[in-house]
Amino acid sequence: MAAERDEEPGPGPCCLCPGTAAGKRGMAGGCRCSALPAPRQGVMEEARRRLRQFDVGDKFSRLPLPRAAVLLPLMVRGDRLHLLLTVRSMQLRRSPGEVCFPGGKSEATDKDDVDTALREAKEEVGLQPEKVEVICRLMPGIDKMNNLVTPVVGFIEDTFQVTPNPDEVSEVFVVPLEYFVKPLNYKTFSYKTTSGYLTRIHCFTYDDQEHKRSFKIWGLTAHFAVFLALVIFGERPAFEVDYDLDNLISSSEDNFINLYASIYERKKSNL
Ligand SMILES: CC(C)(COP(=O)(O)O)[C@@H](O)C(=O)NCCC(=O)NCCSC(=O)CC(=O)O
Ligand SMILES: Nc1ncnc2c1ncn2[C@@H]1O[C@H](COP(=O)(O)O)[C@@H](OP(=O)(O)O)[C@H]1O
Ligand SMILES: [Mg+2]
Repeated sequence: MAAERDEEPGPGPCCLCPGTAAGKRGMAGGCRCSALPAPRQGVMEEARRRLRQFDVGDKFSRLPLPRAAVLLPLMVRGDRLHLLLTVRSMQLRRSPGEVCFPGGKSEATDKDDVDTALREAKEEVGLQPEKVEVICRLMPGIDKMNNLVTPVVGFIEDTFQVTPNPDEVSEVFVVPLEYFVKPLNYKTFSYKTTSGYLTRIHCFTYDDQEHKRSFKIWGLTAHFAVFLALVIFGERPAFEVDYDLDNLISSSEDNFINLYASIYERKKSNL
């Protein structure tokens, strides 16, 4: 899969380096931390480089849809990238028991989607915003309530001790990022949204050795995890995806625009 843009960003501060502008907004530059072992630095630096090519920034911030944001928390364990995920509490009105990323709806006090994702991650799993090295915002998705959901990607420390808020989160677990391109247990199905948009749903079952149990990751959450893995690994996955893998940036944007247009058209016809 060829990258469409290839700018080499300069190095910058890292959330893991004591004494640097740790985790500050917009400070997601290359890591200067000589304390980290070389393979780990390499993995993180390559991921940063690729992710920055896919940063959408504020591009979709003016679309007239209610907003939400999720944090895609990446960490390096044993020189491999992993993603942290949560299981929603059974008490929640919406999507109880489903696997999702830390996140939620935008509030009036949030400056932008990065603020929303970091605020929600703090509320839900006790992750302090300054412990996150924010890298980029990826192409948004639209959930079943027609919220525009922006995935914010950030590095967190692998030593992070979660404190799940039991009102919102019942479990927290981590999955190797490669699982979202080379899964052991995967199913897919087609789904037509209420606006008539035909989409592919990915459904992963992940057997977590640490928790001795299986988690089902599907729908919007799986959509974001797959896209993240495609961006970072630049490899063809073991299953079909709705992207042109040689033009991942433009095809992901086309998919989003088509989905958005289907909702917009339906809204107009209901007026
Ligand atoms: C981030 C949300 C969209 C809003 O957060 P909040 O409910 O206010 O805490 C969150 O609801 C979310 O991440 N939803 C997706 C959960 C998910 O992926 N469930 C699995 C399948 S159902 C699905 O993907 C369709 C959907 O929920 O829109
Ligand atoms: N029973 C419950 N206890 C605590 N919080 C709840 C809840 N039901 C919903 N919420 C939270 O209230 C907000 C709105 O929920 P809903 O969409 O179901 O109306 C969501 O927060 P966030 O968006 O901050 O994550 C959700 O997590
Ligand atoms: Mg939430």
